[in-house]
Parts: sequence; C-alpha cells; structure tokens
Amino acid sequence: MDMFGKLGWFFKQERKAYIFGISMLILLSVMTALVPMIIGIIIDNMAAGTITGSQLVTWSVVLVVIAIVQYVMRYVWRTKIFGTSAKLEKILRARLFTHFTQMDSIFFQKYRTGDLMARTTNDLNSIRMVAGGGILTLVDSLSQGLLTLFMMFFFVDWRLTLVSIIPIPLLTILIRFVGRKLHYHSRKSQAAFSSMNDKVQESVTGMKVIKTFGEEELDIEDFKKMTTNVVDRNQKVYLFDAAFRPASQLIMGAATILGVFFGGFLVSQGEITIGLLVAFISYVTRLQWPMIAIGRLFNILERGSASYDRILEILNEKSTIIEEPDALSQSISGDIHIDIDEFAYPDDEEEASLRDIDIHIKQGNTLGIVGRTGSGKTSLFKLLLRDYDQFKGDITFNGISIKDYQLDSLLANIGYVPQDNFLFSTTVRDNIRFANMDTTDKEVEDIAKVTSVHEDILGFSEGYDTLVGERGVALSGGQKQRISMARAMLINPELLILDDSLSAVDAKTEEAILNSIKETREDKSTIISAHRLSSVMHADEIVVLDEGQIVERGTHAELINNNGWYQEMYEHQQLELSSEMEEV
Ligand SMILES: Nc1ncnc2c1ncn2[C@@H]1O[C@H](COP(=O)(O)OP(=O)(O)OP(=O)(O)O)[C@@H](O)[C@H]1O
Repeated sequence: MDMFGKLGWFFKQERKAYIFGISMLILLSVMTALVPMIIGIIIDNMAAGTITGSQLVTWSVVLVVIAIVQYVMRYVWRTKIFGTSAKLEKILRARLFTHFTQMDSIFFQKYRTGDLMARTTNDLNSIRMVAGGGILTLVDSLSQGLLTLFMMFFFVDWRLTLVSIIPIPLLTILIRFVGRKLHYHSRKSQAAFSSMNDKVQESVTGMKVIKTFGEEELDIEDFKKMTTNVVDRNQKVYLFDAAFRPASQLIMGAATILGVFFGGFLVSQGEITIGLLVAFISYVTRLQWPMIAIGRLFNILERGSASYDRILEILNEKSTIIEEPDALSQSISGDIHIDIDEFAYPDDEEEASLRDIDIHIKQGNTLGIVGRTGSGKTSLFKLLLRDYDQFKGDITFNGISIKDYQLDSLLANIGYVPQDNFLFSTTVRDNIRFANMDTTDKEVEDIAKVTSVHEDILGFSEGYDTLVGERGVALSGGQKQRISMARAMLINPELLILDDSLSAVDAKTEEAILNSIKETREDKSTIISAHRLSSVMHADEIVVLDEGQIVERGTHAELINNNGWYQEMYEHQQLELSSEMEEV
C-alpha cells in the first residue's frame, strides 16, 4: 500500500479529478449494494402474495433506472481516473528524458540503452496502472466490500454476517505473503526485461557485424536464453498471482457455505424471511469480487512499486559534472591551457589514461595530436568537453578554468566531430543546421562547400532534402564524416575538435578541407587528431602521445628530424603513398 504514498505528490496535484472519479465509484457501489435488498423485498412480497402488478412494474423501472445511471457513472469515472493516470506516465517520462539530457558519460556507461528504454516504457506503464487500475480496484473493492458488509450486518442479520465472515482473516495472511513474493519477483522480472531489451538493441545495431562473422546462431541462442529468463521470471509473478485468486475463492466459498447453513437454520426458526436469506446469499456472492480485486490490486501495486523504485534509482543518479551556482555564461575565447597531471577513468582508477599533459594553444592556432591507437587522444577531448571532471590539473580558456563556465556556454563554443559520427534520421540540411534551425539554405551550402561535401549532396536523389537513415546508413563513411564536420563548423566555434574526422576521405579531399578550414578559421583555434600524419603536418604544434603521455612535440619540420615515432610513421606513410601511386 505504500505505493500510493510514493505517488502521493501526484494524487495531490490531481486531487480534483480523483475526488470526482472516486465519488462516482462510491456512489456506484451504493447503488449496487441496494439491488439485492430490492430483490429481497420483491421476493418477500411475492411470497406473502401482497405484491400488485403495478408495484412489480415500478420496481422493475427502478432497477432499469439504476442500471442506466450505473452505466453513465462508470463512463464518467473511467474517463476521469484512467485519463488522469495517463498524465502521470507523461510527467515521469518527461522527467526521465530531461534527466538523461543532464547526465554524464559515467551514467550512460552504467545504464545501457536497452535498459533505459525498458524503464521509460515498461516500468512507466506499470506505474500508470497504479494511478488508474490500482485506484479503481482499491476504491471499488473497499467501497463495495464495506457497503456489502454494512448491508448484510444492518439490513439482513448481524449474527449471520458475523458467522459467515469467520474465514476472512485467513485472507489477510494470504495477502501479506503473496504481496512480499510479488514485489520480489516483479523486480526480478523487470530487470530481466531490461536485459532482454539491451540484447535486442545491441543485436539490431550490430546486426551487420553479427552476420559478417556468421554468429547469428549464437546470437539467437543468447536471445532465447534471455527471453526464457523473462518468461521464467514472469511465470513466478503469475504463479503467486494465480494462486491468490482460487485461494480467495475457496475462502469466500467457505463463507457462503457457513452463511447458507446458519441462514437456513435462522429461516427454519422464523428469525429471518426467505427474501432476506436470498438477499444475504446475493451479498456474500458479491463479496467475492472485492476479494479477487484485492489480489489484483496487490499485483498492480507490487509491480508498480518495483517499477517506481527502478525509476527513482535513475532519477536519483547525480551527474558528476557539477555547475557552480555563479558559473560564467560568457562565451569562451582566448588561449587554451591544458594542464593534466593525471586522469583515470572511474571504472579503471588503477591505470591513468593521461599523465603529465601540458599543452598551450594560442588563440587562432592549430594543434595536431597523433599517436598509436589507445594512446589517449580521445580521452583528452573528453576532458576538454567536460565529459569527466575528476582529473588532477586544470584546463583553462583565457586563464579561466572550464569548470568555472556554465556547461552550456562551454559546449556552445566547442565544435566537436567525434570518431563515430552520428547523424539524425532527418534531412541532410537539418543534420547540418542542427545547432541552429534558422540557418539559411545558403549558409548551409557554404559550410558544406568548406567540408567538401556539397557536390556529394547535390548528387543525392533529393539534394539537401534527402532523408538520412538512422546512423546515416545510406551514406558512405566519408560523406558522414564531412556532414558531421559541416554541422560542427556551422556554429563557427571558438575551438574546433576533429577527432580522426578525416580518416575516411582521400588525400586530395583532405587537403581541400584543411585549406578551407585554415581560411575560414583564422582567429579560431583548432585541434586535429589523426592517424594519417598529412592531416596534422601543417599544425602550429604537433604532440605525439604514447600511453597517455606526451613523448614528442614540435612542428612537422622539427619532428621529422627527431628520430622518433613521428619520423618513423611519416616515412612509413610516405612509402605507402608512393606504392599506392605506382599501382594507380
Ligand atoms: N570509457 C572508458 N572507460 C575506461 N577506459 C577507457 C574508456 N575510454 C577509453 N579508455 C581507455 O583509455 C585509453 C585511451 O583511449 P583513447 O580512446 O583516448 O585512445 P585514442 O588515442 O583516442 O585511440 P584511437 O586512436 O584508437 O581512437 C585506452 O587504454 C582505453 O582503453
């Protein structure tokens, strides 16, 4: 029952709708409780032979009117209570979504996409059921149950009522036991559903890889195991749910038998009339529904409660990126100082991914970052973008720490083109002007020219209005890279970060893009990380990272004479290039 307490804030907020709907439900129960009494009166009058034809018609009309009024009232409460419960789902979903947008990388590493999707659909559905079906079942079972008992006690016979409710305490014991089991198994079942969702999401995204490696059978086997787990978990829930109903019916059956025996005895003693006994039996039968409803209610409440805990778990997660109350809203600009003594990922605190990094980028300059794979290039960008805050050292723009800026102000001034480009399922144009939908068509086209993708786009069936599939499946890797680059460059950011963004374009296109960037970003800073050294050779400074540390630094000319990794790699790549030229 504490689930209703957990949703207290919502019931308070929507009290008008609930008071109205609940009043209707209670009135409905009163009417329903009157019907057996009316039938009892009719039977008694019939037995006594005192009922006239017109009285019979009048009573029939009363019963029909009650039925019509009940229909209208049912319609009204349904729209009120179920309509309002849908609002709860909407509120919680919006809260969750806003929360997702405020969370950091650690959060998204901890909770996977499928799990989060399960929580925003399946769990919210279970919570909505509490505010709709749960409230209905509670009010209905309580009002019908209590009113029926009231009628039995005061209008039929109190002794008969007391005798027939002897088995009911057994129900309380049953409810407590089943409730505990339901909560435990509901939580397990929802967690299993989340894992299965994760599996579907991962398999669909990685379907190409699965097929390429011929791992379909294994994947199907994995999936079967997960669905079996979900079914097993759900079966446990249904097992307890299913056990409740027949058990409650058994208890109510015992109540009816006691009532019939003792009632028959009272009739034979002339203590009550046959009509009253008929009304009594009808009331006892009507007690069955509230009892069954209590079982249903417990299932709804325990499922809802387990889901609510899962939603709260997410909402209580705090981002580690904390914005100071007096954080600066001004635009970032000026020289950049990157001074990282040590940084380790939270899930791998033993091993530092970056150490002793000291880089100074003068405003308007370009920094090149190279190094073997896993050397820490992307990790450095993650710190610049404040994906992680817990590192020793500081990063400053114009002498002001990035932690002193509002996160929005910081990110609005950094154009980041990640390695794994993500395009939205919308037109090419809207993908490019994502940061500012008011951008004119000409501005969009101009920036597409800078990243050398304009001609490609004109070649698409509908040009800039061509729809891009999820993750840009219809485009080549190079086209995706250049569209993502156009999107980042459109805002003319103070700092542009290209994280291996030129890997899928040919050498000629790369040169054209680098030249355009140089022309358009004269007083703005740029950081380019790359495996192909031609992407960084014109940079004002190049740093070579190895195992998270700077092992070489200087201009291309300086590094080429350094006898280090850079020189070796440059010569290797030059050789590759000349053998490719020969083949052509
Ligand atoms: N989220 C993470 N959690 C824990 N360790 C991570 C995480 N991301 C990266 N690492 C580790 O940090 C190190 C540096 O990785 P990073 O992605 O920065 O390298 P990189 O130079 O960008 O590599 P590449 O050129 O292949 O993109 C690697 O050892 C990697 O395993």
